[in-house]
Amino acid sequence: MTLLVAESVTKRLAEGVTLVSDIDLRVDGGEFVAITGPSGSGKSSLLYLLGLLDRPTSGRVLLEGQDTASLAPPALAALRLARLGFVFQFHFLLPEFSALDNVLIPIRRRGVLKPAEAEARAMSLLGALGLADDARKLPEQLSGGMRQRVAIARALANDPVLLLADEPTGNLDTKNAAAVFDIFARLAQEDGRAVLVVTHDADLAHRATRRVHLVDGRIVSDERG
Ligand SMILES: Nc1ncnc2c1ncn2[C@@H]1O[C@H](COP(=O)(O)OP(=O)(O)OP(=O)(O)O)[C@@H](O)[C@H]1O
Repeated sequence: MTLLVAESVTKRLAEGVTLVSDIDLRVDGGEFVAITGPSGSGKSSLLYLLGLLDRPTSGRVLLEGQDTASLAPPALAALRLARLGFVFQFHFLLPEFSALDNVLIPIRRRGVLKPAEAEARAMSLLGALGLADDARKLPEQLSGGMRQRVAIARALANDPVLLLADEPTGNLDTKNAAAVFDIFARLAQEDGRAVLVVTHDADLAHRATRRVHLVDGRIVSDERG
């Protein structure tokens, strides 16, 4: 099933700088897509556009068939909270909250689950990421790899159809980076989500099922396998 469509997406800044040009992309559930390219090629800009954190100056982005161009900021925020999950290079966990409470924040903000259900869901996500015994710990008590796994659990809190990650392994060693990519592969394959990951690491990109390569803000290759 097609989850995400970008049609001729272009982003230009007022100063005449073009971040991405004429991006056409279709992503199905179950795909694990690495967005690769040299520094400054527009990878993060494209991820922000596809993640509805930024709007194109022309072209459009459809999520689950819905054209997002006409949505006002509150509707876009609600859509992101319900359907998308984000992971960044820095974990952005709240330092004074436990791993469990960090994962509970987006669940509570969405407000669909009762408190006991919310906690059970957060615990189950942490358990699936190998953190069952660490749920009550503060971020400072966890290793870098563990913190990033908490950030992934938080991104999954509301069961998103699309997970977007911007250099999520940039602060991790090789072993933890590979573990994060294995988690993404599993999330796409077993849960039918789409996972989009920006990386400049070619070895890690080969763990994805598809590689979209950008140069100067344009897709120059789109390779599966
Ligand atoms: N708000 C902005 N104003 C001016 N230039 C910008 C802005 N945002 C991005 N750029 C420039 O646009 C280009 C694309 O940036 P982007 O961060 O998307 O690339 P990237 O491929 O993710 O790079 P990196 O791998 O270094 O993170 C870069 O040359 C960047 O400096």
